[in-house]
Amino acid sequence: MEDRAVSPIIGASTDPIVVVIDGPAGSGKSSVSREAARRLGFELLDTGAAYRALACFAMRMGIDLDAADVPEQLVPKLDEFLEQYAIALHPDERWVRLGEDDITEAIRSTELSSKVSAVARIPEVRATLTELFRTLLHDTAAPGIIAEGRDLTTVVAPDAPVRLLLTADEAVRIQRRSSEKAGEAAQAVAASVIERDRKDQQVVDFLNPAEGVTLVDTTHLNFEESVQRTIDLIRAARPDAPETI
Ligand SMILES: Nc1ncnc2c1ncn2[C@@H]1O[C@H](COP(=O)(O)OP(=O)(O)OP(=O)(O)O)[C@@H](O)[C@H]1O
Ligand SMILES: Nc1ccn([C@@H]2O[C@H](COP(=O)(O)O)[C@@H](O)[C@H]2O)c(=O)n1
Repeated sequence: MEDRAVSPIIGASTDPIVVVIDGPAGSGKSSVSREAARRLGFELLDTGAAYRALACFAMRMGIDLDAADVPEQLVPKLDEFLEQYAIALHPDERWVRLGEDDITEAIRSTELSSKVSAVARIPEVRATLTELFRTLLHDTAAPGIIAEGRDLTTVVAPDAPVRLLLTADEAVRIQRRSSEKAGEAAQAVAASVIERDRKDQQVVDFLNPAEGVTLVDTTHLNFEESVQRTIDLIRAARPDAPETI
């Protein structure tokens, strides 16, 4: 990615509206954020895709993500990764690339999902990707941008005007994920959601809302209700948000 200057996100009314959403696996962050962004005419930044793409990049370089020396092997390659990484920010587009390679589907595999936490726990990786996300948020050309992940409300953009923690009971999240992965054994899907959350929780707290962060529990909300609640909260914080389409 092109190297651009980073400056703090400021919530003044003439600035693009920055919305950040965190939450555990399967809580609906990506799908709800995408639909809310689509309706508001905002951009969408899927931050998990960058961590997934980096895990994919590491595996392609022959780095064993189960080994103890992952930081020593991967950190010197971060600039090379940034040069190759690209992601769609328009909510109607859905692609992730490493150079010329489209890795949109590859980064969603069960194997890669089980390895990504090994990359995400490296402090230098988090610092590098945080800078990248701040730059993308700052440089948005849309009236607003919704970014979703694990540490957006607390680390990447703690000063964003709209900060939400989207969650749902674990059993509900597993059920939602299982419905998507119809070909996979329900127990394996459940184990993968639980294990990834357990590892990710060691690095960042995305189960408890930080001060000023609004909790949105979607356990008893359907998808449409979750999207509407998200848009209502954005509008409550920023009445100047565009009309939905
Ligand atoms: N409120 C809801 N009611 C029913 N299904 C939902 C709801 N929100 C999301 N879903 C569905 O749950 C599944 C998981 O959602 P999604 O992929 O957006 O979660 P996520 O939080 O981004 O997960 P991950 O962090 O693992 O990428 C999707 O199939 C989505 O359509
Ligand atoms: N802000 C973030 C976003 C993601 N991660 C790590 O990436 C993994 C994949 O995220 P998805 O949202 O695509 O499921 C996730 O399990 C985390 O390890 C992160 O650390 N911080």
